[in-house]
Amino acid sequence: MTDDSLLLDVRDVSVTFDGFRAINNLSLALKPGEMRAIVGPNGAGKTTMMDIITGKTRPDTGIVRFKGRDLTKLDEPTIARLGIGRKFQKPTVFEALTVVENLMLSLKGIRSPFSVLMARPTARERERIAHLLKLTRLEKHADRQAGGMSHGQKQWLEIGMLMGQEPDLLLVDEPVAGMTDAETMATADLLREINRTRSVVVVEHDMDFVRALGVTVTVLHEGSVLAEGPLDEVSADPRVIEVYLGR
Ligand SMILES: Nc1ncnc2c1ncn2[C@@H]1O[C@H](COP(=O)(O)OP(=O)(O)OP(=O)(O)O)[C@@H](O)[C@H]1O
Repeated sequence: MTDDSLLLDVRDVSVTFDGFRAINNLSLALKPGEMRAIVGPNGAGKTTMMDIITGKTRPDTGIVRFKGRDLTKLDEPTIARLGIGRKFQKPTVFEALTVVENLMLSLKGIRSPFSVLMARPTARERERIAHLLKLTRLEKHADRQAGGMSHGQKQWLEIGMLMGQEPDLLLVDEPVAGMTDAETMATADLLREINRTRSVVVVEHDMDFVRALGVTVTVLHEGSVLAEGPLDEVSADPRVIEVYLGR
């Protein structure tokens, strides 16, 4: 049985690498429009879970559905086209290009990279770029080379590039690692703004950031869901305390 009212339905999924069960009967359900924070100690299976959703890793058993479609037989580009965008931990912007050029390249649509750099943007493209610059608060940096920006600005640019693809669901891996406290809080604001129109799954260790998001938290441990609920509730759960402190 699957629930078609869910945006993302990961059910009883297991993955074994060389006899080691990295994901063990994991279930995760996301409603349309929801943002979820995923936390868990190193090796809990957070990255592997993202790999399963994006088609990079195939589950041995279980169900993975997005908008009612079975993802387990689709390849990564097809899953991306269905509306799942992923941001990896390290920023991978085009350092030699400007902020605007990076955003132009990211736009969902018909342009080839060559035409982006050679031709003038259309009115519609200019409108979309202006929206992304405003969203990421990079308006003042529009014509700067991406390589010269701070780590935090590069992360925001890449989140803007992800939004250029217009995904329904954004998967964001440890966005605030290496950021200052102010950048961390600005990133929480950015994701909350994005969540007004998109669903988001964000993996993050930084608890101040997770608190600022104010969303349901799923705690992973040894490839399974250990606890799920508001941050205050899960962080008071003795099993969660044991996992984080008892080693
Ligand atoms: N391709 C692979 N081959 C073998 N083992 C793997 C592979 N990928 C992940 N693992 C193992 O699976 C477990 C889960 O790893 P995963 O990277 O998903 O955890 P994580 O929660 O993302 O950890 P971290 O917070 O350190 O990024 C770990 O024990 C890891 O060593």
